[in-house]
Amino acid sequence: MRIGFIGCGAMGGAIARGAVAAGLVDGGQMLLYDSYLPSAEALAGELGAQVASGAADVAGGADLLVLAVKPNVIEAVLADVASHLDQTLVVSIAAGIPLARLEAASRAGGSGEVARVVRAMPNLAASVGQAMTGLALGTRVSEPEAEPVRALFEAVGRVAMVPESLFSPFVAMAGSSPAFALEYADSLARAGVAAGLTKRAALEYAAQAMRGAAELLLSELDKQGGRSAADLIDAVCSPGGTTVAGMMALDGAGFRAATEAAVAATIARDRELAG
Ligand SMILES: NC(=O)C1=CN([C@@H]2O[C@H](COP(=O)(O)OP(=O)(O)OC[C@H]3O[C@@H](n4cnc5c(N)ncnc54)[C@H](O)[C@@H]3O)[C@@H](O)[C@H]2O)C=CC1
Ligand SMILES: O=C(O)[C@@H]1CCC=N1
Repeated sequence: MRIGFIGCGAMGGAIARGAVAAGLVDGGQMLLYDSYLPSAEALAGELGAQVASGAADVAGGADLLVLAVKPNVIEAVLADVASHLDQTLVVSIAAGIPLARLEAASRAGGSGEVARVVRAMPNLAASVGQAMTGLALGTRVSEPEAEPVRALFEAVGRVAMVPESLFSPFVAMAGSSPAFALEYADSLARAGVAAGLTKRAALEYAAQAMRGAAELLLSELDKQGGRSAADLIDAVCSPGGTTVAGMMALDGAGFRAATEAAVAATIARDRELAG
Protein backbone atom coordinates (compact mmCIF):
# COMPACT_ATOMS: atom_id res chain seq x y z
CA MET A 1 0.00 0.00 0.00
CA ARG A 2 1.35 3.43 -0.96
CA ILE A 3 0.40 6.13 1.54
CA GLY A 4 0.52 9.80 0.61
CA PHE A 5 0.46 12.77 2.96
CA ILE A 6 -0.50 16.32 2.05
CA GLY A 7 0.59 18.31 5.09
CA CYS A 8 3.66 17.17 7.03
CA GLY A 9 3.21 19.18 10.23
CA ALA A 10 2.47 17.92 13.75
CA MET A 11 -0.19 15.36 12.75
CA GLY A 12 0.99 14.33 9.30
CA GLY A 13 4.38 13.69 10.89
CA ALA A 14 2.91 11.85 13.90
CA ILE A 15 0.85 9.44 11.75
CA ALA A 16 3.66 8.86 9.24
CA ARG A 17 6.20 8.17 12.01
CA GLY A 18 3.78 5.89 13.86
CA ALA A 19 2.92 3.88 10.72
CA VAL A 20 6.59 3.30 9.91
CA ALA A 21 7.51 2.51 13.54
CA ALA A 22 4.66 -0.05 13.68
CA GLY A 23 5.96 -1.71 10.51
CA LEU A 24 2.69 -1.10 8.61
CA VAL A 25 4.58 0.46 5.73
CA ASP A 26 8.13 1.02 4.71
CA GLY A 27 9.20 4.68 4.53
CA GLY A 28 9.92 4.06 0.84
CA GLN A 29 6.19 3.47 0.26
CA MET A 30 5.36 6.96 1.47
CA LEU A 31 4.91 10.02 -0.68
CA LEU A 32 4.98 13.40 1.04
CA TYR A 33 3.97 16.92 0.10
CA ASP A 34 3.83 20.12 2.10
CA SER A 35 3.49 23.65 0.76
CA TYR A 36 6.41 24.47 3.08
CA LEU A 37 8.96 22.21 1.40
CA PRO A 38 11.42 21.93 4.34
CA SER A 39 8.70 20.17 6.41
CA ALA A 40 8.23 17.47 3.76
CA GLU A 41 11.99 17.15 3.25
CA ALA A 42 12.75 16.79 6.95
CA LEU A 43 10.09 14.08 7.42
CA ALA A 44 11.17 12.30 4.24
CA GLY A 45 14.79 12.36 5.41
CA GLU A 46 13.80 10.86 8.75
CA LEU A 47 11.60 8.08 7.32
CA GLY A 48 13.29 7.37 3.99
CA ALA A 49 10.14 8.56 2.17
CA GLN A 50 9.87 10.37 -1.16
CA VAL A 51 9.01 14.05 -1.54
CA ALA A 52 6.47 14.72 -4.29
CA SER A 53 6.78 17.72 -6.56
CA GLY A 54 3.16 18.73 -5.98
CA ALA A 55 -0.08 17.78 -4.26
CA ALA A 56 -1.48 16.24 -7.47
CA ASP A 57 1.48 13.83 -7.67
CA VAL A 58 0.80 12.58 -4.13
CA ALA A 59 -2.92 12.21 -4.85
CA GLY A 60 -2.39 10.29 -8.08
CA GLY A 61 0.47 8.15 -6.73
CA ALA A 62 -1.08 6.95 -3.46
CA ASP A 63 -3.62 4.21 -2.66
CA LEU A 64 -4.41 6.04 0.56
CA LEU A 65 -4.12 9.83 0.83
CA VAL A 66 -4.03 11.51 4.25
CA LEU A 67 -5.00 15.17 4.17
CA ALA A 68 -3.23 16.59 7.23
CA VAL A 69 -3.73 20.30 6.61
CA LYS A 70 -5.65 22.82 8.70
CA PRO A 71 -9.46 22.97 8.48
CA ASN A 72 -9.44 26.38 6.76
CA VAL A 73 -7.57 25.07 3.69
CA ILE A 74 -8.67 21.44 3.43
CA GLU A 75 -11.57 21.99 1.03
CA ALA A 76 -9.38 23.98 -1.38
CA VAL A 77 -6.63 21.34 -1.16
CA LEU A 78 -9.12 18.53 -1.84
CA ALA A 79 -10.73 20.38 -4.75
CA ASP A 80 -7.27 20.97 -6.28
CA VAL A 81 -6.40 17.25 -6.33
CA ALA A 82 -9.91 15.88 -6.96
CA SER A 83 -9.29 14.98 -10.60
CA HIS A 84 -6.42 12.66 -9.52
CA LEU A 85 -8.37 10.50 -7.07
CA ASP A 86 -9.84 7.73 -9.27
CA GLN A 87 -7.75 5.05 -7.54
CA THR A 88 -7.26 6.82 -4.22
CA LEU A 89 -9.03 6.59 -0.88
CA VAL A 90 -8.89 9.93 0.95
CA VAL A 91 -8.70 10.47 4.71
CA SER A 92 -9.38 13.86 6.26
CA ILE A 93 -8.23 14.45 9.83
CA ALA A 94 -9.46 18.06 9.94
CA ALA A 95 -11.42 19.09 13.01
CA GLY A 96 -14.87 20.43 12.30
CA ILE A 97 -15.16 19.76 8.56
CA PRO A 98 -18.04 17.33 7.88
CA LEU A 99 -18.01 14.62 5.22
CA ALA A 100 -20.71 16.42 3.23
CA ARG A 101 -18.42 19.46 2.79
CA LEU A 102 -15.44 17.28 1.89
CA GLU A 103 -17.49 15.38 -0.68
CA ALA A 104 -18.84 18.62 -2.13
CA ALA A 105 -15.30 20.00 -2.45
CA SER A 106 -14.17 16.85 -4.27
CA ARG A 107 -17.17 17.01 -6.62
CA ALA A 108 -16.57 20.68 -7.40
CA GLY A 109 -12.86 20.15 -8.15
CA GLY A 110 -13.11 16.86 -10.05
CA SER A 111 -15.17 15.55 -12.94
CA GLY A 112 -18.41 15.91 -10.97
CA GLU A 113 -17.97 12.63 -9.10
CA VAL A 114 -17.65 12.47 -5.33
CA ALA A 115 -14.32 11.15 -4.00
CA ARG A 116 -14.09 8.16 -1.67
CA VAL A 117 -13.58 10.00 1.64
CA VAL A 118 -13.20 8.86 5.25
CA ARG A 119 -13.26 11.34 8.13
CA ALA A 120 -10.85 10.52 10.95
CA MET A 121 -10.04 12.18 14.25
CA PRO A 122 -6.73 10.81 15.59
CA ASN A 123 -4.46 12.47 18.14
CA LEU A 124 -0.82 13.42 18.55
CA ALA A 125 0.05 10.16 20.33
CA ALA A 126 -0.07 8.43 16.90
CA SER A 127 3.69 9.02 16.77
CA VAL A 128 4.17 6.63 19.71
CA GLY A 129 1.48 4.12 18.68
CA GLN A 130 -1.02 5.31 21.30
CA ALA A 131 -3.57 7.41 19.39
CA MET A 132 -7.32 7.07 19.85
CA THR A 133 -8.91 7.54 16.44
CA GLY A 134 -12.58 7.91 15.50
CA LEU A 135 -13.69 7.09 11.95
CA ALA A 136 -16.79 8.00 9.94
CA LEU A 137 -17.31 6.86 6.35
CA GLY A 138 -18.34 8.95 3.36
CA THR A 139 -21.21 7.95 1.08
CA ARG A 140 -18.91 6.13 -1.39
CA VAL A 141 -17.00 4.04 1.20
CA SER A 142 -18.24 0.79 2.77
CA GLU A 143 -16.66 -0.69 5.92
CA PRO A 144 -14.69 -3.32 3.93
CA GLU A 145 -13.46 -0.60 1.56
CA ALA A 146 -12.31 1.46 4.57
CA GLU A 147 -10.10 -1.41 5.79
CA PRO A 148 -6.80 0.30 4.74
CA VAL A 149 -7.80 3.35 6.81
CA ARG A 150 -8.63 1.19 9.81
CA ALA A 151 -5.29 -0.64 9.37
CA LEU A 152 -3.40 2.68 9.28
CA PHE A 153 -4.96 3.97 12.48
CA GLU A 154 -4.85 0.58 14.26
CA ALA A 155 -1.11 0.58 13.57
CA VAL A 156 -0.85 3.81 15.57
CA GLY A 157 -3.34 3.14 18.38
CA ARG A 158 -6.97 2.26 19.05
CA VAL A 159 -9.81 2.82 16.57
CA ALA A 160 -13.56 3.29 17.01
CA MET A 161 -16.29 3.82 14.42
CA VAL A 162 -18.04 7.02 15.53
CA PRO A 163 -21.31 8.36 14.08
CA GLU A 164 -20.52 11.69 12.47
CA SER A 165 -23.16 13.35 14.65
CA LEU A 166 -20.89 12.53 17.65
CA PHE A 167 -17.62 13.75 16.15
CA SER A 168 -17.60 17.00 18.14
CA PRO A 169 -17.73 15.23 21.54
CA PHE A 170 -15.22 12.70 20.19
CA VAL A 171 -12.79 15.55 19.39
CA ALA A 172 -13.08 16.69 23.00
CA MET A 173 -12.58 13.16 24.42
CA ALA A 174 -9.71 12.06 22.19
CA GLY A 175 -8.42 14.65 19.68
CA SER A 176 -7.94 17.60 22.01
CA SER A 177 -7.77 15.78 25.35
CA PRO A 178 -4.04 14.92 25.13
CA ALA A 179 -3.48 18.67 25.63
CA PHE A 180 -5.80 18.65 28.65
CA ALA A 181 -3.94 15.64 30.09
CA LEU A 182 -0.57 17.31 29.48
CA GLU A 183 -1.81 20.47 31.17
CA TYR A 184 -2.73 18.31 34.16
CA ALA A 185 0.73 16.65 34.13
CA ASP A 186 2.43 20.05 33.95
CA SER A 187 0.28 21.45 36.78
CA LEU A 188 0.99 18.37 38.91
CA ALA A 189 4.71 18.70 38.26
CA ARG A 190 4.73 22.45 39.01
CA ALA A 191 3.19 21.67 42.39
CA GLY A 192 5.84 18.96 42.83
CA VAL A 193 8.56 21.53 42.10
CA ALA A 194 7.05 23.81 44.74
CA ALA A 195 7.44 20.89 47.16
CA GLY A 196 11.13 20.46 46.26
CA LEU A 197 11.27 18.03 43.29
CA THR A 198 13.09 18.89 40.08
CA LYS A 199 10.75 19.59 37.15
CA ARG A 200 12.28 16.73 35.10
CA ALA A 201 11.77 14.22 37.91
CA ALA A 202 8.29 15.49 38.75
CA LEU A 203 7.17 15.24 35.10
CA GLU A 204 8.52 11.70 34.82
CA TYR A 205 6.73 10.58 37.99
CA ALA A 206 3.50 12.26 36.90
CA ALA A 207 3.64 10.90 33.32
CA GLN A 208 4.32 7.33 34.45
CA ALA A 209 1.50 7.54 37.02
CA MET A 210 -0.86 8.81 34.29
CA ARG A 211 0.24 6.01 31.94
CA GLY A 212 -0.33 3.47 34.73
CA ALA A 213 -3.78 4.88 35.52
CA ALA A 214 -4.73 4.89 31.82
CA GLU A 215 -3.56 1.29 31.29
CA LEU A 216 -5.36 0.17 34.44
CA LEU A 217 -8.61 1.76 33.27
CA LEU A 218 -8.31 0.37 29.72
CA SER A 219 -7.67 -3.13 31.07
CA GLU A 220 -10.84 -2.88 33.17
CA LEU A 221 -12.88 -1.49 30.23
CA ASP A 222 -11.69 -4.37 28.05
CA LYS A 223 -13.06 -6.90 30.58
CA GLN A 224 -16.70 -7.93 30.92
CA GLY A 225 -17.95 -6.26 34.10
CA GLY A 226 -14.58 -4.58 34.78
CA ARG A 227 -14.21 -1.85 37.41
CA SER A 228 -15.17 1.73 36.58
CA ALA A 229 -12.96 4.82 36.98
CA ALA A 230 -14.84 5.61 40.19
CA ASP A 231 -14.15 2.06 41.53
CA LEU A 232 -10.42 2.53 40.83
CA ILE A 233 -10.43 5.94 42.53
CA ASP A 234 -12.01 4.30 45.58
CA ALA A 235 -9.25 1.68 45.54
CA VAL A 236 -6.59 4.43 45.73
CA CYS A 237 -8.35 6.41 48.47
CA SER A 238 -7.44 4.82 51.80
CA PRO A 239 -9.89 5.80 54.54
CA GLY A 240 -8.49 8.84 56.32
CA GLY A 241 -5.50 8.76 53.96
CA THR A 242 -3.58 11.11 51.67
CA THR A 243 -5.51 10.59 48.42
CA VAL A 244 -8.97 11.33 49.74
CA ALA A 245 -7.61 14.59 51.18
CA GLY A 246 -6.27 15.47 47.72
CA MET A 247 -9.54 14.42 46.03
CA MET A 248 -11.57 16.67 48.30
CA ALA A 249 -9.22 19.58 47.52
CA LEU A 250 -9.68 18.88 43.76
CA ASP A 251 -13.47 18.96 44.23
CA GLY A 252 -13.28 22.17 46.24
CA ALA A 253 -11.13 23.87 43.59
CA GLY A 254 -13.61 22.95 40.83
CA PHE A 255 -11.66 20.28 38.94
CA ARG A 256 -14.77 18.60 37.53
CA ALA A 257 -16.37 21.92 36.60
CA ALA A 258 -13.18 23.06 34.86
CA THR A 259 -12.99 19.80 32.90
CA GLU A 260 -16.65 20.01 31.89
CA ALA A 261 -16.14 23.61 30.73
CA ALA A 262 -13.13 22.55 28.62
CA VAL A 263 -15.19 19.82 26.94
CA ALA A 264 -18.12 22.19 26.28
CA ALA A 265 -15.79 24.83 24.78
CA THR A 266 -14.09 22.24 22.54
CA ILE A 267 -17.44 20.94 21.27
CA ALA A 268 -18.67 24.49 20.62
CA ARG A 269 -15.55 25.37 18.63
CA ASP A 270 -15.72 22.16 16.57
CA ARG A 271 -19.36 22.96 15.69
CA GLU A 272 -18.40 26.55 14.84
CA LEU A 273 -15.75 25.25 12.40
CA ALA A 274 -18.42 23.03 10.79
CA GLY A 275 -20.34 26.25 9.98
N1 LIG B 1 -2.51 18.79 16.30
C1 LIG B 1 -3.30 17.81 16.73
O1 LIG B 1 -3.13 17.29 17.85
C2 LIG B 1 -4.44 17.33 15.89
C3 LIG B 1 -4.77 17.96 14.71
N2 LIG B 1 -5.79 17.45 13.93
C4 LIG B 1 -6.08 18.06 12.62
O2 LIG B 1 -4.94 17.80 11.83
C5 LIG B 1 -4.82 18.82 10.85
C6 LIG B 1 -3.38 19.29 10.79
O3 LIG B 1 -3.06 19.86 12.05
P1 LIG B 1 -1.55 19.98 12.55
O4 LIG B 1 -0.74 18.86 12.02
O5 LIG B 1 -1.63 20.21 14.00
O6 LIG B 1 -1.14 21.34 11.81
P2 LIG B 1 0.32 21.81 11.38
O7 LIG B 1 0.22 23.28 11.16
O8 LIG B 1 1.36 21.29 12.30
O9 LIG B 1 0.51 21.09 9.96
C7 LIG B 1 -0.17 21.49 8.80
C8 LIG B 1 0.81 21.41 7.64
O10 LIG B 1 0.10 21.70 6.44
C9 LIG B 1 0.96 22.46 5.61
N3 LIG B 1 0.13 23.14 4.64
C10 LIG B 1 -0.60 24.29 4.79
N4 LIG B 1 -1.28 24.58 3.66
C11 LIG B 1 -0.97 23.58 2.78
C12 LIG B 1 -1.35 23.33 1.45
N5 LIG B 1 -2.20 24.13 0.78
N6 LIG B 1 -0.85 22.23 0.83
C13 LIG B 1 0.01 21.41 1.49
N7 LIG B 1 0.42 21.62 2.76
C14 LIG B 1 -0.08 22.69 3.39
C15 LIG B 1 1.72 23.37 6.56
O11 LIG B 1 2.92 23.85 5.97
C16 LIG B 1 1.95 22.44 7.74
O12 LIG B 1 3.19 21.75 7.65
C17 LIG B 1 -5.82 19.92 11.21
O13 LIG B 1 -6.89 19.88 10.30
C18 LIG B 1 -6.29 19.56 12.61
O14 LIG B 1 -7.65 19.88 12.80
C19 LIG B 1 -6.49 16.32 14.27
C20 LIG B 1 -6.20 15.68 15.43
C21 LIG B 1 -5.19 16.13 16.36
O1 LIG C 1 -6.91 21.98 18.17
C1 LIG C 1 -7.36 21.51 17.13
O2 LIG C 1 -8.20 22.12 16.43
C2 LIG C 1 -6.91 20.14 16.68
C3 LIG C 1 -8.05 19.15 16.55
C4 LIG C 1 -7.89 18.19 17.69
C5 LIG C 1 -6.58 18.51 18.25
N1 LIG C 1 -6.05 19.55 17.68
